[in-house]
Amino acid sequence: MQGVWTPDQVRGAEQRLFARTPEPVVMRRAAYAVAGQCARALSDQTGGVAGRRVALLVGAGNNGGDALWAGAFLRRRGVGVTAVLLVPEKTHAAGLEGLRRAGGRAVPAEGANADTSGIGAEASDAVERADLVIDGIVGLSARGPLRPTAAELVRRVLVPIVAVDLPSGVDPMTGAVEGPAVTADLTVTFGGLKPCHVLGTGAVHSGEVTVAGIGITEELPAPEVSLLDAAEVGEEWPIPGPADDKYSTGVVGIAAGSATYPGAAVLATGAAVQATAGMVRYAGPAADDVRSRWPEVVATGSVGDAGRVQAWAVGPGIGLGASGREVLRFVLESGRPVCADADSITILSDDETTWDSRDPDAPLVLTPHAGEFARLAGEGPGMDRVAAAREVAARYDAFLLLKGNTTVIAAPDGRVLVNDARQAWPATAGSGDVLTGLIGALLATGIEPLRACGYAAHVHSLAAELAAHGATGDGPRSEAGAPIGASALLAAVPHAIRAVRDAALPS
Ligand SMILES: NC(=O)C1=CN([C@@H]2O[C@H](COP(=O)(O)OP(=O)(O)OC[C@H]3O[C@@H](n4cnc5c(N)ncnc54)[C@H](OP(=O)(O)O)[C@@H]3O)[C@@H](O)[C@H]2O)[C@@H](O)CC1
Ligand SMILES: Nc1ncnc2c1ncn2[C@@H]1O[C@H](COP(=O)(O)OP(=O)(O)O)[C@@H](O)[C@H]1O
Ligand SMILES: [K+]
Repeated sequence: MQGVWTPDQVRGAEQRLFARTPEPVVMRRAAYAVAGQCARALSDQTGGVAGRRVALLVGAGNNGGDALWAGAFLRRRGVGVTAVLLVPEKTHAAGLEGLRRAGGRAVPAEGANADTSGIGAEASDAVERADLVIDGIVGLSARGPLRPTAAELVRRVLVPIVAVDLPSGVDPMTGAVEGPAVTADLTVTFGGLKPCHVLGTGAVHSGEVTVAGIGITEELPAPEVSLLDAAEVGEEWPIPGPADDKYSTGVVGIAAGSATYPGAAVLATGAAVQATAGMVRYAGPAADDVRSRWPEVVATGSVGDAGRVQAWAVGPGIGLGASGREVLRFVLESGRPVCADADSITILSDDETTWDSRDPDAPLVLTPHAGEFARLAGEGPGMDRVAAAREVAARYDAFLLLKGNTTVIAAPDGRVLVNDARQAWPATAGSGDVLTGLIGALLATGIEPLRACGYAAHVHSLAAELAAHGATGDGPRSEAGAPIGASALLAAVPHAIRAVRDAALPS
C-alpha cells in the first residue's frame, strides 16, 4: 500500500528531520531532486539540457526557495534560468543568492513596461521563451486558488510545467480546485504523497508524481490515507485452491432488484458470479430474470428462502416501500457482513428504526454516492471528502465507501483507502450495482471489509477503463476510448481481475 500524509504530518516529520540535518541541507536535497527531474524532462522534450531555457515562478515561501535552488543546479548544467519573483520582498533570500551565484537572473513579476495585466516585460518574456517552467509559487502552506498575477503568468505558459511539491492553486489537504491552478506535467514531492496528489481534481492537476525521499520518509508517522496498487489487489484477490469447493470460497446473497428494476438484480448478481468462485444466491422479485441471465445462480423469491450465505449485498432497485424495508431488516439481522447500497441507504437515512435490526457484531458497509451521503449524513461530503467519510464511518460504526471519481473508503477505526479511477468511464447508470455485487462477493470470502471495498473499487474502475478502450475483445485497444454502459463494465470484470493478477506475477 502506498501511503498519503497530511501537510501537518509532513511538517512534523520535517521538524524531526531538522533536529538531525540543517534545514538548508534538506532544502537543497529537495531542490536537487527537482532539478534532476527537470533535466530529464528537458532532455526528453528537446533532446538536451545545456542551452535550454527554464523559467521559475517563485512565490513567498520555501516552495519558492526550492525552485530557486533547483534553478541554481540547472544553471550549473548550462541551462539559462530566469526566476520570476511574485513577491520580491518575501523571496527566499538564500535561494535567490544561490541562483545568482550560479549565473541565473531574477526579475519581478510586476516589473517595468508592464502590460495591461500588470505583468512586466521581462517576466512575460521569460515565461514565453522558456522550454520548461518550474512552479514554485506555493506549496504546503497554500490556501485557495492562484492569486491574479500568478494566475495570469500560468495562463501564458505553453510548455510543460514541473510543480515543486504540489501544483499551486490546489488545496494540499483536499485536492480541491476552486479557481485558477497550475496543471503540471510532473510534480516532484518530498517524503511521501499528500492528499492533493491522489484526490479528485488535484490528482489531475498533479500530472505524473515523483516522490523524492530527502530524509523525511523515515520520520513520517503512519499514513493518514492509503492507496492500493494493482499488484496488491491481484495478489490478494481470492481464487479457489485445491481444497476448495463452492461453499468454502464464499456464498454471497444478493437482495436487489424488483419487478420495476430487474436490471439492478442482474447486474449485481452478475458481478458476484464473476468476482469469485463461490456460490451466488439471489433473493427477490427478479429471480426469473437473474436465472435466465446467470444460470449458475441459486435464485429464490424472498430472502427468507435464500438459504445460508456468508455475506449479503442489499439495496439496488429494492425500492423504498414496505417490501424493501423488510428485506433490509432481514439481512441486517442475519449476523452476516452486509454491503448496503442505493435504496437501503435511503431507507436507513429516513427511518431510524431500521438501525435497530442491525446485528452490532456484523460488519456493515455503506456505499453512498454524494446524494445518498447527504441523506445519510444530513449534509453533503463537501471539499474534504476524506474527513467527511471518516466522520460518518465513525458515527455509524460502519465502513463507508463514498463514490466518485476518487472513491474514498473509511473504516470505523479511522483507516482510509482511496481509489482514483483516473478517468470517468464508470460514471454510467447501473455501474454502482456492479460494485455492490463485487463487494458482496469479496465480503463472503472473509476478506476484511476495508480491503474488500478497496479491491472491489479498484477492479471496478479498471473494468470500466478496459471496456471503454475496447481492451476486452479481439480488436485493437483504442487510445481514446468510448462511453460504455454498465453491461459492458460487468462483462469486463474478469478481464480486470486477470489484469491485476497478472500485475502481481513476479517480473
Ligand atoms: N515539508 C518538507 O518536507 C519540506 C518542505 N520544503 C518546501 O517548503 C514548502 C512549504 O514552504 P512554506 O511553509 O514556507 O510555504 P509555501 O507553501 O511556500 O507558501 C508561502 C506563502 O505563500 C502564500 N500563499 C498561500 N496561498 C497562496 C496562493 N494560493 N497563491 C499565492 N500565494 C499563496 C502564503 O503567504 P501569504 O501571502 O498568505 O502571507 C504562504 O505563507 C513545501 O511545499 C516544500 O516545497 C522543502 O524545502 C524541504 C522539505
Ligand atoms: N466521474 C466519475 N469518475 C469515475 N467514477 C465515477 C464517476 N462518477 C461515478 N463513478 C463511479 O460509478 C459508480 C456509480 O455508482 P452509482 O452512483 O451508485 O450508480 P448507479 O446507482 O446508477 O448504479 C460508482 O462506483 C462511482 O464511484
Ligand atoms: K508548487
